[in-house]
Parts: sequence; structure tokens; C-alpha cells
Amino acid sequence: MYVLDVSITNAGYQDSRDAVRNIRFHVGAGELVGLIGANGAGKSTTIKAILDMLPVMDGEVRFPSSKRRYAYIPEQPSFYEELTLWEHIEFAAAVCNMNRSVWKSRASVLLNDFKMEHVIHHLPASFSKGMQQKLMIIVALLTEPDVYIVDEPFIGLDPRATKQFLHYIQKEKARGAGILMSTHVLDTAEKYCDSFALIDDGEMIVNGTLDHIRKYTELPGAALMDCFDKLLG
Ligand SMILES: Nc1ncnc2c1ncn2[C@@H]1O[C@H](COP(=O)(O)OP(=O)(O)OP(=O)(O)O)[C@@H](O)[C@H]1O
Repeated sequence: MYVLDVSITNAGYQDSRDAVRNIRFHVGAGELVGLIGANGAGKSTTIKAILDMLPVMDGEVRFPSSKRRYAYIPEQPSFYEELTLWEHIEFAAAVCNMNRSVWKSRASVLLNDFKMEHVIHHLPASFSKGMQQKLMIIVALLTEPDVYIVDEPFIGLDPRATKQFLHYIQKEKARGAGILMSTHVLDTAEKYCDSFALIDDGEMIVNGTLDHIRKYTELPGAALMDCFDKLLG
């Protein structure tokens, strides 16, 4: 069963209308798909196209299984300047119409796991980049959506937070959530992702499991990085 089905003919910006082209893949329930590509390949643009955040989008994105409940964890944290961390949590819970005792107990576990309890009444503008990213992650995990769309989570997080995030990703997969995660941290992607969509220069060059990519690149047993290198010439 798919929870996200993506078919982008072309999408982009006013001055570069086909920044990404011919991107087609899906994410299954309980599946983690890695959106892989070099800097500027088109990963964030693909994610923004999926979320309908671009001025140009010719294509179709479907969330077949669900009430279209997804959570987006952007590369650049974005938050309400005037709301504290706790108020962000309250707000997300209210928007998702969550039961009060459920969201409160979930929030307290998340705040503890991500070591953010000491700043719950602080404004996120006073947080470090990694702490702001943790806020985005906590709010997303709180709502237990059917689909997560995560743009490069590993850059700002410290090793402990990274480990915790990956732990939650696995837990959410086991719950049946589908996850699309862009990254260029290929060794982590290789270890955790079930399948991959490789993008280069705005186009998808291959899509499938590591085994499929190894066959495609004729590199049996190779690391994702080596397949990637071969594909990019
Ligand atoms: N706001 C924008 N306006 C015009 N072009 C843009 C804009 N944002 C990105 N682009 C262009 O779209 C292309 C893909 O960029 P994108 O940000 O999607 O890459 P990425 O794979 O996410 O890169 P990175 O790994 O560096 O985050 C690049 O050529 C970039 O210059």
C-alpha cells in the first residue's frame, strides 16, 4: 500500500521553471525512501513540489491511503517567532485535534528524549540551529502522521540527537508511517533507507532498492556511494 505517490513532469521557480523534471516514485506504508543527490541536484525542489510550495508544478502528488496527514521537517527550521516551544506543541496538538492526555504524555517523552525540557518555555529564536531543528522534529513526531517528508535532517543535529531521530524513524516505520527523507549523508542513508530515488541535475536517474541500484550500475555488493559515483560519471 502506498502512502505517497509522486509524479512530477516538471517543477521549479519563476526563473527556472523546470528545475526538476520527470521525477516519479512512491513511498509505501512502513517504508523509508531516501531522496539522494549532490548539492543543487534538486532534492529540496522535489520536496517543495510534493508539498505544493512552488510557483511552477506540472504533475501529480497523491496521498492515497490517508486523510492526507503528513508532517514536513524542513532543512531550514521555520517557526512562529512569538510562540514558545511548548506553545508550538500545544498548537500542533490543537490543529490535529489530539486528545489532551495523549499529546501531553507523548510530548513529555519527546522533550526528554531530545533533551529539550529545559527550554520548553523559551522562544525558538533564542535556540541554536540544532535546537530549532529538534523543535521541528518533536512537533512532527508528536502528531504521528501517515507520511513524513524530511529534508536533510543530519546536518544540524548532534550525534545523540541523530541517534534519537533515527530511533524514532524506525519506530514510526513499524507503526506503518511512510517516510521520504532527502540527504547526502550516504552511509547513513544506505544503513537506514529501504529504497532510494537518485536525482542528478534535476532528473531522477534511478529508483529502487540498493540491490536494484547495484544491478543497474553493474556493481554487485557495492556501497551506495560507489553506485552513486559511477552513475554521476
Ligand atoms: N528559490 C529558487 N529560485 C530559483 N532557483 C532555485 C531556487 N531554489 C533552488 N533553485 C535551483 O534549483 C536547483 C535545485 O536546488 P535544490 O535546492 O532543490 O537542490 P538540493 O538537491 O536540495 O541541494 P542541497 O543538497 O545543496 O540542499 C538548483 O539549480 C538551484 O539553483
